[in-house]
Amino acid sequence: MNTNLTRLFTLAQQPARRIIGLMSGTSLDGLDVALCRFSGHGPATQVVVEHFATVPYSETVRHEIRRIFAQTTVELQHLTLLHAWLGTLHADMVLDCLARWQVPPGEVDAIASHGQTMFHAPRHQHGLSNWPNATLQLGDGDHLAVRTGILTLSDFRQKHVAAGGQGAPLAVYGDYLVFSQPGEDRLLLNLGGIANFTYLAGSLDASQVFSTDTGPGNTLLDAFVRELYPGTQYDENGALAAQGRVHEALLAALLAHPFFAADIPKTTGPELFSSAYVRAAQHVSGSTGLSPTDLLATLTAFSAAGVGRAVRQAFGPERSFPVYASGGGMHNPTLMAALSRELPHCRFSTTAALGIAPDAKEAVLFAILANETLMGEARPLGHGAQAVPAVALGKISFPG
Ligand SMILES: Nc1ncnc2c1ncn2[C@@H]1O[C@H](COP(=O)(O)OP(=O)(O)OP(=O)(O)O)[C@@H](O)[C@H]1O
Ligand SMILES: CC(=O)N[C@H]1[C@@H]2OC[C@@H](O2)[C@@H](O)[C@@H]1O[C@H](C)C(=O)O
Repeated sequence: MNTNLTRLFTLAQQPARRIIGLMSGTSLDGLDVALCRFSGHGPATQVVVEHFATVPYSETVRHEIRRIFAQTTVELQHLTLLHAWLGTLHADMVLDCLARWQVPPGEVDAIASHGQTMFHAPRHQHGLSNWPNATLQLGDGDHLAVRTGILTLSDFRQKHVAAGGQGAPLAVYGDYLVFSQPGEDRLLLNLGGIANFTYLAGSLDASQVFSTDTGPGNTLLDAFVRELYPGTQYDENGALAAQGRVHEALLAALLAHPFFAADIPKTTGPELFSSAYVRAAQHVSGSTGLSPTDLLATLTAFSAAGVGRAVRQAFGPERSFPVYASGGGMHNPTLMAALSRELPHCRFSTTAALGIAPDAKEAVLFAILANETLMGEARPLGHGAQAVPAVALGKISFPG
């Protein structure tokens, strides 16, 4: 038997294992690296985050990604080069983290790598009849495996699409296993570049869970901060938006897109929610001369309104939930205050209250997906139109 298969067989029988989860999201702020220790799988999963770091992307890395990120026309050679380059870059970032944490690579059982989303194209967004849901993440898993010597699982979204999903959100699989709590219906809200939430039923009924994107989280805020305040990456602590006033007509124009009325679950990305989208809405609403702070105040309200709409769409206007937030947007008090106004019946805290640092949550999620693929079995989640594909996700790359 191929020795790689023997190793895999042995790994799948270990009572505990260490898996590194990697996530680099749509904000392009850096690579999140979470070294996790697992025991068990399925609903018995126990996960402890031993180390976590966000390795920032340099301006050069951001620039090279932005040359093709979320664009319909790109240089094919650059896309091809990025696949290998990002795989190697992520491998080096992992090795640097392990050196800093004084963990030998030989003591890590697997890497779970999301890769960098370059283009997300659910059918409802590309609108091309007879073409499928599709999504593309770059940063090749074989490069990670060979460079680090660690078994690598990667490219998690393709199986979801192949089995009938849109390729996202994947959070639902891990949220259900790790954050379900008997007796408490709860929402797990991630405020990344794009915002999404998972609903978990206190009955632990797997058929009730679902997750959906809600619209932009930070992506538009970041884009306009970069444009209006050169050299600044984001609206730190929401300070700029806090000085502005929401332009109600622009907000209404931003919310007029059919995405917000479409059935749940739905996914989206910066391909749709771009600067061009905002400019078109400004044109329609007669707000092209808006001051920078008023524009940021309106975009902050827009992100919160998207979450509010999706929650009301799913549960009606009155339902109250504990909401456990994660992702960079939870560091923005102006956004969090707008969310509290949108959902006055909800009580907001973060996943720290559930034992997982909120900045690490998405990287941990991919480690959980790898743990399931190695140890568990695919289980049905959701039902009807909100059914989640019952599949094991990720492609396996051997180091040799
Ligand atoms: N102190 C802060 N104040 C305001 N915003 C912040 C702060 N810290 C982080 N952010 C926001 O969070 C963003 C990064 O969030 P995160 O790392 O969750 O995104 P991501 O993982 O790239 O997104 P996605 O989940 O869509 O893939 C930053 O670009 C910024 O907009
Ligand atoms: C295609 C893609 O990369 N989507 C991301 C993005 O970032 C947030 C939101 O949009 C979510 O749908 C997804 O990531 C999380 C980790 C998910 O799949 O659950």
